[in-house]
Amino acid sequence: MPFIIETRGLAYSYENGEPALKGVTLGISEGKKTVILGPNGSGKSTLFLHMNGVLRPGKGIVLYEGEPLRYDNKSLASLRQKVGLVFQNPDDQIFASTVEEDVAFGPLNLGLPRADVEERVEAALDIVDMAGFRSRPAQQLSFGQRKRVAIAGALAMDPRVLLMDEPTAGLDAQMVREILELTEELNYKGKTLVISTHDVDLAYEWADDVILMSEGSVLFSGTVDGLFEGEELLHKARLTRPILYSLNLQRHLRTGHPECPRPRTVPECCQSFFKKETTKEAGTFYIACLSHGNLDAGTLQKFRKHNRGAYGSYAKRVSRELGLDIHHYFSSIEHGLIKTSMGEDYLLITEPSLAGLVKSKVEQFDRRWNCKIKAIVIGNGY
Ligand SMILES: Nc1ncnc2c1ncn2[C@@H]1O[C@H](COP(=O)(O)OP(=O)(O)OP(=O)(O)O)[C@@H](O)[C@H]1O
Repeated sequence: MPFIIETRGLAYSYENGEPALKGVTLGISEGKKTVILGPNGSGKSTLFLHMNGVLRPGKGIVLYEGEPLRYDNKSLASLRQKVGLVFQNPDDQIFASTVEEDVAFGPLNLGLPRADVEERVEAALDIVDMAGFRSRPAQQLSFGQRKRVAIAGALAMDPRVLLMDEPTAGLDAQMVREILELTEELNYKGKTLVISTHDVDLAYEWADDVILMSEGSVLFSGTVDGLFEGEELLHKARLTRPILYSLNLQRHLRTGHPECPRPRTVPECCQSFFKKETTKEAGTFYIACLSHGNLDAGTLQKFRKHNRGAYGSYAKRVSRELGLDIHHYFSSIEHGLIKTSMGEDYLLITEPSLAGLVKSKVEQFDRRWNCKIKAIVIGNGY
C-alpha cells in the first residue's frame, strides 16, 4: 500500500538546541488508522507539526504522495487543504470570536463561495455535535467542547488526511468514546486518520498500524500485535502492555488456552474468555437506517430498553431531537455485540451511510469469534 505521507531522516531542534526529532523515517498508509505512540516529550507533536508544514525540517524531508513538501505560501495552503491538523491544545487553534466564525475561517481562506462555506460549517458542527453552540464565543465553552470545535475546524477543510494530536487528552470517558467513534466514521468515509497518544489501551483497540516513538526516534513501526509481543521496546519507551493484551497472555500462560486470536476490545474479550459458559444461540443485530421522520416507535418497543443504541453523530442527534428512548449513545456497537453474543436481539439506529460500517464490524466480530450473530439492515421506513 502506498504511503500518503512519509518522512525521511527528519531531524529538528527547537531554539534551545535540544534535538526533538533525531532522524525520523516513517510512512503513513493511505486509508488506514495509524497511532503515533510515545511517552511525553518523545516528539509526537513536533512530528505532526512537520507533517502539515507548520515546522520546517532541520534535516531530512517530508513527502506527501511521494512529493517533497514545498514551503512557499501557496504550496503550504494547498497541503493544509489535504492534510488537516487538530492541535493538542484547542486554544492553539481557535482564534475567531464565535464558534461558527472559527470553523468558517479555513474554508473562507480557500476562497470558497459563502454558501459552500456555510454548508461545510454546518456539516462539520453537526458531526461533532456542536451545532447548538454556533453563535457562542469559544472562550465560553468547556475544554472538551473547544476540542470539538477544533476538530470541526479541521473537518470543514475536508482533508484527505486528518492528524489529531492527543485527541482524547483531557476529555471525560464518554467524550473519548465519542471522539473515537467519530474517527471510525471518518475513516469509513475514506479519510486517513493519524492520532498521537501515550495511551496503550487506546492504541491497541483502535489502530491498524502503530509507530512507536521515544526520545525523538522511531523504535517500531508495524501492527499492534507485533509491537506488544516484545516488552523490551515498551520498557525503553516507558510504556506498558495494554490491559487486554496482558490479561489474555496471563490466561494463556496459566491455563494453556491458545493466545491467538487476541481480543482487542471488551466484547472480544468476553467472547474469548466466557465462550464456553454461553449456551444460548446468538441474537440478531438489527441495524436500522434512520432518516428524519421515518421512525416507528412501535419498532423500538420490541427491543428491551438496554438493547437499543444509536451510532454516528447524525443518528444520535436525531434520536435525541425526536425524544427516542435509546439507552446507549456511545459504545453502542460494543454493547450490541455483547448483548447479541449473549443471545439477545439488539437494535442499533444509524444513518444509511454508516449501516455498511456497522454491518461489517458485526460480521468481522462474528467471523473472528464464530458466535453466529446475524446482522440485518432494516431499510428506510421500517
Ligand atoms: N516550543 C518548544 N521549544 C523548545 N522545546 C520544545 C518545544 N516544544 C517541544 N519541545 C521539546 O521537544 C521535545 C519533543 O516535544 P513534543 O511536544 O514534540 O513531544 P510529545 O511526544 O508530543 O510530548 P507530549 O506527549 O507531552 O505532548 C521535548 O523534549 C520538548 O521539551
